[in-house]
Amino acid sequence: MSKEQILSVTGLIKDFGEGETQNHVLKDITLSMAAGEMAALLGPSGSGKSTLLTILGTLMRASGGTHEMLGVDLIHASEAQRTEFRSKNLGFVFQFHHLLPDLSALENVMMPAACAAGRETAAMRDRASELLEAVGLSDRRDFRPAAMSGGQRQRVAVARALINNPVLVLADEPTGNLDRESADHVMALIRTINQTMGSSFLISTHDEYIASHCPRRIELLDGRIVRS
Ligand SMILES: Nc1ncnc2c1ncn2[C@@H]1O[C@H](COP(=O)(O)OP(=O)(O)OP(=O)(O)O)[C@@H](O)[C@H]1O
Repeated sequence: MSKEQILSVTGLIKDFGEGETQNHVLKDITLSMAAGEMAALLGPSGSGKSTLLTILGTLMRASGGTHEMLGVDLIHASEAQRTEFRSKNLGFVFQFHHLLPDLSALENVMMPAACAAGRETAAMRDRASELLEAVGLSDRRDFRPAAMSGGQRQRVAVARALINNPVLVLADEPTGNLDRESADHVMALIRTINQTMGSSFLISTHDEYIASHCPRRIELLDGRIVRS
């Protein structure tokens, strides 16, 4: 039996600007993802990877087409519905870790859950501890970001993306700021988490080697999917 489909996008377009200066950045994107998939989103600089991830992450709306996730029509949903959907179902990892400098690793990992609930709970703390263990950083739980290496900070960012048990994690060049060895470690870790916890991952990169860690590859060129 085929795996449950979690994401379906058809004929999606994104334009910036108007009139003569209009820029057609995404053109007729059709894409679906199944539960538990891990895919690389490959393409040269300017091909539209970040724009597509930002739309799939409900941080920006498409200009046209359809965008459904878990049966929810995200093109026509209200901003409040999109925000609630995002905090329940999506996780994010960015090129730069964006950890809060005055918080410990554990507190950073807890932050999205504490923000969503409006308070911290013992269960959140336990879950954050488990996630730090999963990314191999139990011994760094009380360290602030400045006391960790780039790779360690990015592993904390991966743990933070998982705190709300997202169905899909969107990662925009998550290893773009790391040396090859640290990048390898982060990608191997993401693959293990993908296999053990079941969250799907869509990871943008322009690096073939990084993409080779992913069982599926989706290639963008000039705003169109040329291979999926
Ligand atoms: N807010 C915006 N307004 C106008 N044009 C934009 C905006 N955001 C992105 N673009 C344009 O959309 C195109 C795709 O940009 P995008 O950042 O999605 O590409 P990318 O594949 O992620 O590139 P990179 O690998 O360099 O990050 C570029 O030509 C960019 O200038």
